[in-house]
Amino acid sequence: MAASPKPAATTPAPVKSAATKAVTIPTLNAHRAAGEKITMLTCYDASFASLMDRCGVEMLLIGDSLGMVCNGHQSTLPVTVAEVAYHTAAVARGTKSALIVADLPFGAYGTPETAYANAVQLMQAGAHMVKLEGGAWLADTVRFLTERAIPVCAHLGLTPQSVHQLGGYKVQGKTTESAELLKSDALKMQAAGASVLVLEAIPSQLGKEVTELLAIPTIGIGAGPDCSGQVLVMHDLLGVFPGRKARFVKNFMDGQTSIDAAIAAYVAAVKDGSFPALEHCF
Ligand SMILES: Nc1nc(=O)c2c([nH]1)NC[C@@H]1CN(c3ccc(C(=O)N[C@@H](CCC(=O)O)C(=O)O)cc3)CN21
Ligand SMILES: CC(C)C(=O)C(=O)O
Ligand SMILES: [Mg+2]
Repeated sequence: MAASPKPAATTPAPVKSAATKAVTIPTLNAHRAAGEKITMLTCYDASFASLMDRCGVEMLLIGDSLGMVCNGHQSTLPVTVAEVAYHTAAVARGTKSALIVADLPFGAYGTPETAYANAVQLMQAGAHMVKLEGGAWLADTVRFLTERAIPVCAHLGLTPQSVHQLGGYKVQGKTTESAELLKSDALKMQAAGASVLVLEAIPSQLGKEVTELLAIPTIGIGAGPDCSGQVLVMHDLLGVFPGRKARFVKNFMDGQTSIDAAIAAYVAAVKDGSFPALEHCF
């Protein structure tokens, strides 16, 4: 039997199109709960921000990778808070929906107080969340920020700001001990109030285990297909970074005739689980 037609509402409900609805922390949690993969890309300017936003990329990261991909440095260490803030403001002007995450660069979060002062700069530039690299030693800092209304994304595994301590950009968490330490760090970040966790260059099995261990969404870059979402550096996705290509990188321009199509293909591949494939994983 056909249902009787609904009576016309006197006040129509506002139309919320996917393109204009803001992505928030509850959105990310709902995606995780529903098993819908979260899409994230790095972004450094307003034009690309607008394009990514229209393609439905849910999170835009003003990564300190900007020092390497925009400015040609050999590492992320020379990047300053002022530089990240400048690019964050540009990205914020270009977006309508995406959740904007800004990296706290090297040297910007040595104490909870300095982390707070620098995170305020990034939030006032337009970030909705800040990201910092490291585990247990940062628990007090993460608590300090989240208690003061600054959402935090933690970053574990290959933490590029520690490149000189790690001895290069190497896969992390390969031994039982280092895998257990990473899990304990992940739990500490969550307990301290982190809303999201980025996992970089770790074995897929560890990415899966950390994701299952936590309640917050995980975003992987070389951390396997079982994270709650994926992130890539936009220059890698477009095949324009001249440096050495990490295993987790896929050039989404292959087979495409426009940047829009490449970004749309990335979003589709993350959503349908075809990226990352085995060849992109450790
Ligand atoms: N363009 C760009 N893409 C990135 O992903 C990125 C940056 N820049 N700059 C900051 C860091 C540096 N990153 C890197 C750089 C290289 C590898 C890399 O080549 N890794 C080896 C692992 C070798 C091993 O331990 O087995 C690989 O084969 O992928 C990984 C991450 C990630 N971040
Ligand atoms: C690689 C991502 C996660 C990052 O931190 C950056 O782009 O700086
Ligand atoms: Mg970074």
